[in-house]
This record gives sequence, C-alpha cells and structure tokens, in this order.
Amino acid sequence: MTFQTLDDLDDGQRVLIRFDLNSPVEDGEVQDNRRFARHAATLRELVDRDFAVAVMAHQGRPGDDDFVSLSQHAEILSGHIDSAVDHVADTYGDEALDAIDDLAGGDVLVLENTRMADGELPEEEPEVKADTEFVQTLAPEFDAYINDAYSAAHRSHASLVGFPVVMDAYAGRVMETEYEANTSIAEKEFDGQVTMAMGGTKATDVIGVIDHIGDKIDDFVLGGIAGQLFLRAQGYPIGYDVEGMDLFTTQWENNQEIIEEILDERGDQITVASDVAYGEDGERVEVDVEDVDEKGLGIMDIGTDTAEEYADLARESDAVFVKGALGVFEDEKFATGTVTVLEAIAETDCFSVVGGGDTSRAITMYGMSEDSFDHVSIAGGAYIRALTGDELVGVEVLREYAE
Ligand SMILES: Nc1ncnc2c1ncn2[C@@H]1O[C@H](COP(=O)(O)OP(=O)(O)O)[C@@H](O)[C@H]1O
Ligand SMILES: O=C(OP(=O)(O)O)[C@H](O)COP(=O)(O)O
Repeated sequence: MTFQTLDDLDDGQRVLIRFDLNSPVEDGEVQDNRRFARHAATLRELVDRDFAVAVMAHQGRPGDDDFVSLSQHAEILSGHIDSAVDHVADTYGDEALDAIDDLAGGDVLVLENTRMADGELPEEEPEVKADTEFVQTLAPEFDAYINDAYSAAHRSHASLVGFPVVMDAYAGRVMETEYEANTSIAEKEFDGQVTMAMGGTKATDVIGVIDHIGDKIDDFVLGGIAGQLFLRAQGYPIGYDVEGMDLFTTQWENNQEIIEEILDERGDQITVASDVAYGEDGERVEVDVEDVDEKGLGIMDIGTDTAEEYADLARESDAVFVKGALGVFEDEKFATGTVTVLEAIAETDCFSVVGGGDTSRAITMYGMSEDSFDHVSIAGGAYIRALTGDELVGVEVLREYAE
C-alpha cells in the first residue's frame, strides 16, 4: 500500500477522521445507506482500540435542499456501532474545541458539516488548504489525521487535503479497500464487449468519463440527466428545468460544447433513450422521444423499450460498469430503467462494477444481492476517476506526505 494505514497507527491516540456520509435526504430526513455501514466498520475498530475520535464529513452543497447539519448522521452512526456518538453544531470554533478537549479514549464526536465552515470550500491546492484557519485550528488538537472518505477523494477541500500537509496522516479501512478495488479495475483489460451505463444527476462527472476513457469502453448507454442532455444536443426538446429545479440549465451551459464534440467524435459509441417516462396524475407515462413536443417535460426515467435495449447489450458484454441511476429509482414508478439493467447485469456472467452512493442503494432496495456484482462501490465521481486513471487528490496527498 503506498500510504500509511491503521495498521501503522498505535492504539489509544486522539484522531481526526474524515468520512463521506453524504447521503440522500428525503423530506429533511437523512437516509441510512451503505456509506454509514462501511465507515462504521472503521469507527468500530477505532473505538475498540481506545482512540478518542472526532469525525469530519460533509452533507450536500450550500444552497441545496440536502445541505443539512450532521446531527442525524451522528445518530445513524451511533446505531451502526451500538455506542454513543455525540455531535456538536460547530466545526472548528470554540464550541467544537471545548467538545474536542473533553474527548477521552473510546469517545466519538461528530463535528458539524464541513461545508458550513469557512475554508472548506472552494477547491484549492492542498498547501493552500493547509494554511486555512480550519486546518490550523484543528490539527494541533490531534495526534493523527485519517482519511476514510474515498468517495469524496476527488474534491480538493480543506478536510480532505489540508491535514496531511501539516500532520501525520493515514488511510482508513474504506479508503484502503475502495482504492485497491477501483485501481485494479482501471488496470483490467477485457477481450469482449465493454459497456458503461451512466446516469444520475451529476452529468458533468459522467460526461468527463466519456471524454477520458472512450478508448476503453465500446458502448456508453445513457440515462439520468446526462442522457437527457445528449438528447437535447441531438435536437430533441428534452432536458429543461421544470418547477425551479437546476438539474439541467447549468450543466447544459457547462457541457454543451463537450457533448457536441463527443457526438462528433464518438457518436457511434453513444446510445441514448428511444423512449422516456414521466409522471402524470401520479402514474408512469411513456412516450417515444420522437413524439416529445414540449420543453420542460419532467422526464424521470428511460422507457421500457430503451431499458430492454440496454439490458440486451449488458447480456452480451464481457464487462459492464455502472455509474449513476438511469431514473429516479427511489420512486418505484421510475425504477424500470435502473432495475432492468441491474438485473440483466446480475444474471450475466460478466465482470461488473456498480458505482455511486445513491445508485448502489438500488441493488438492495429492489431485492438484488451485492454478491451478484464484482464490486459495488460507495463512490461515484471518485470511482469514475479511478476508471479513467485520473488522480484522486485526497489519495495523492496521503501518498505525497506519507512519512
Ligand atoms: N431523470 C432524472 N431526473 C432527476 N434525477 C434523476 C434522474 N435519473 C436519476 N436521477 C437521480 O440520480 C440520483 C443519483 O445521482 P448521482 O448522485 O449522480 O449518483 P450517485 O450518488 O449514485 O453517484 C438518484 O438518486 C436518482 O434519483
Ligand atoms: O456523493 C459524492 O459523490 P458521488 O455522488 O459522485 O458519489 C461525494 O460525497 C462528493 O459529493 P459532491 O459531489 O457534492 O462533492
């Protein structure tokens, strides 16, 4: 391993650990998910080894509905480790420092959402983040920093890259196992058809992949927001924001040019929906893309015909990679695309990886087993960058400053 791990750390120390507990929030309620379970295993080990632990994590982005306090996250973590987990509504101010001072061996304290604190954002070089008041205030309070947040390691934020510059830094167990799995994937070669199914809401992450690894992937089948932006680039009146959402306009403006370039250079590798689904009077309604004639239709899933087309391609593939849901699978009416493709992959003898904190929830939500896939990552954007061979700044800084 090219960075220090928990095996290199003596027991009973005061540690500041970074998790990625970024989770779906439905009607203000944080949804438990696999990220909690995976990080709880690291936390259980630290508590059993008598560490005094302060946890940093982020939730959502400023201005978004899911940008909330980590108080619920502390409760969910407590349930997973079956031990008390405190929360303080402060990240590095006096209230946080007082709570940190009171930490003893076996105690766990969750600090407030890092993105609510000055210095965390925006992305800047690790050395710049190391000089922030955020890092300079917290670092002296601990013996070591641990980064367990592989799924946020593509973000150069203070809590992810600033601390290894100024203090002893280690990889947590999630960081260790996800790095090993996802790096090995990037180095694999396949003889047969390699297919990548991409969707979700973060079209910018997804579009970057096509641009980077178009030579390794034979076919990209698209859904989610990215799929709609590619349809819009082909002239269909699809991919417009409705009811004040901002899922499309910004991402269209930021990606229109690269989408058009990709269609010019790799159009034969890109498959988009031939039919789509939307909600009307609480029901799922399907329509052929050719027949969509109104801008602003709230498209929530790929259609049944498209889902079957994508599933057939998956069945013929030697390897299938998935990132981002093909529809709003949390609503059963719009789970057809995601579930049809995942079930096809699960029943096919192929090498398969499903990535994405939200997307991987669909597996257990619809009665499938994670064992049916070669790797189910809790990372989305980070897993994609591992596939493309892009550096993960949170990993590189652990490596660069390892003693
Ligand atoms: N057509 C769509 N419109 C709005 N949201 C969508 C659509 N298709 C998929 N989604 C949403 O995308 C989310 C996952 O997106 P993203 O965060 O990019 O993936 P992940 O977190 O798995 O990496 C899912 O929660 C799903 O509800
Ligand atoms: O959920 C995450 O990324 P993912 O949606 O790509 O899995 C990470 O927590 C990063 O969150 P961000 O994309 O708001 O920086």
